[in-house]
Amino acid sequence: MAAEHSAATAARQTDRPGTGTQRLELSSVSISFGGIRALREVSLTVEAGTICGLIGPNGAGKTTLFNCVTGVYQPDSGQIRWDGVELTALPRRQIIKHRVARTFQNVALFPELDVIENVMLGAHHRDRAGVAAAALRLPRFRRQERDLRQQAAEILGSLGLERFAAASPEDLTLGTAKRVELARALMSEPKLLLLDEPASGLVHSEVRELGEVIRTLRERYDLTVVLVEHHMELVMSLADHVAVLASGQRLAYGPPAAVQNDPAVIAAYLGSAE
Ligand SMILES: Nc1ncnc2c1ncn2[C@@H]1O[C@H](COP(=O)(O)OP(=O)(O)OP(=O)(O)O)[C@@H](O)[C@H]1O
Repeated sequence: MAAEHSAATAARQTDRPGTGTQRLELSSVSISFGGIRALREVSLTVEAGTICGLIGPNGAGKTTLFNCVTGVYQPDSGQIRWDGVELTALPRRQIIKHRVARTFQNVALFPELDVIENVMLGAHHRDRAGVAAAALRLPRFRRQERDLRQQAAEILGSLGLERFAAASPEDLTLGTAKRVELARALMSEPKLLLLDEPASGLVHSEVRELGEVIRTLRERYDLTVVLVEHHMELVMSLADHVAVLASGQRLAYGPPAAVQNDPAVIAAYLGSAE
């Protein structure tokens, strides 16, 4: 009886989405736009709790890869699995529910909302009280709003941003605005966080701080992170592994030092600089 019970439990756990290891696995992912082959049979595994740097010259396919993982684009072929779940066929909203979040290259905060309200928006997919309740300002909506506000305040605190809670996004430096975006992404309670060029436009001291922030967040929220970045110092100091894309193909993958000295990688970068 006990054996039957444990077999049934094991079967349920295997069937239930989101109970695999929190590993991101891309296998042979390809996508083309007209004649442009943006990703060509890209395979990549990012282990749970690690930071993977994703680098490559402009147009290499890095953002496209993020767009495929988050359901913005459907790959033409190949599979993407996260936490034991096949993401490839899922709509974006479902993918967020599997605790995948991202930030974007360009900061997109709503200027008519203050900072904490912008952060609260990150929880929109768990809007249990619903729009109608919000319109009628029912008690359950007010309760949910209070809880979300408290959670947003905690996340702002973990990013050292509590003093900006009531500020307008228009009054923030780029470095602070980018951290607010990060806070908004964390509001969806992700386990996989995709960061698209978080250091672009930041001054040197902000980049150093950002590195520390990402490291701290990984520990605190138990995150697996993929970091697209052109800032080599940041990637090389932060990433456990680095993947290099060039013209849609995976050119190299390994520990930062090995990738940095890989002749194929050096050639790809020199080629793109010419
Ligand atoms: N929606 C689209 N329609 C047409 N072409 C696209 C689309 N999205 C991406 N591409 C093309 O796919 C290729 C890869 O673009 P992608 O933005 O993924 O590169 P990237 O590595 O992120 O570049 P960057 O470092 O400049 O941000 C480029 O040639 C780009 O023009």
